[in-house]
Amino acid sequence: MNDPRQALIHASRQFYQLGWMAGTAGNLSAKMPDNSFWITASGKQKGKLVAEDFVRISLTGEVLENPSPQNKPSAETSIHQAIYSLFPEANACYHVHSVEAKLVSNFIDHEQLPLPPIEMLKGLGIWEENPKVYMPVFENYLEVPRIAEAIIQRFKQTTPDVPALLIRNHGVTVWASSPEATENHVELAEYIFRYIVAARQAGLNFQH
Ligand SMILES: CSC[C@@H](O)[C@@H](O)C(=O)COP(=O)(O)O
Ligand SMILES: [Zn+2]
Repeated sequence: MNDPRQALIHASRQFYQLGWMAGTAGNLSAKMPDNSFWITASGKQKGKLVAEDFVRISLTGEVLENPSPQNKPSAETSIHQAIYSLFPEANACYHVHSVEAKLVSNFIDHEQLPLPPIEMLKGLGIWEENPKVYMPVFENYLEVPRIAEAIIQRFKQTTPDVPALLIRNHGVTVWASSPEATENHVELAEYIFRYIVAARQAGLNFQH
């Protein structure tokens, strides 16, 4: 995979238009062949990113390339680092802030969100009949490295059912082997969140 910034700019514009990256919310990253990754610089308006709005970081967190001196890496870079260190097959990692993701994170008070047994789960790698799978949920600490550390500690013990995690009252983070697959994963995760909100409004209950 060569410079992924155009794919990140495209995804960001899509997510902005869908209301999932309102203002400066969310951050996107994708790896280069040398395992470094381009990540959105902090505080950029996500509807109009350009190639200079990214910083290239090593897997250990050093800034390797910064096209614009005032750029700082995303405040949530440590979460992307955690995902790349836990899942070497991940080549992109996207984090967005939808209304529905925040709502569903309040439907449970524990660490796992039960996912509805719907066909769309196949897109997240679940090929079972009536699957009983969960999305991991993490607390939204003010210090982002604390969230990253919680992710590392939990996922070192237990592999998540799906390549996605939810931060309570914050948003979803997904990963996959390419920017295109990661964009699909965001769309599927957000579809599932909308379904959960609609199911609740309709009085349906699918707790496992
Ligand atoms: C709109 S504020 C959101 C931020 O606090 C954060 O959660 C976020 O997703 C974007 O942070 P950023 O540093 O621009 O990557
Ligand atoms: Zn965020």
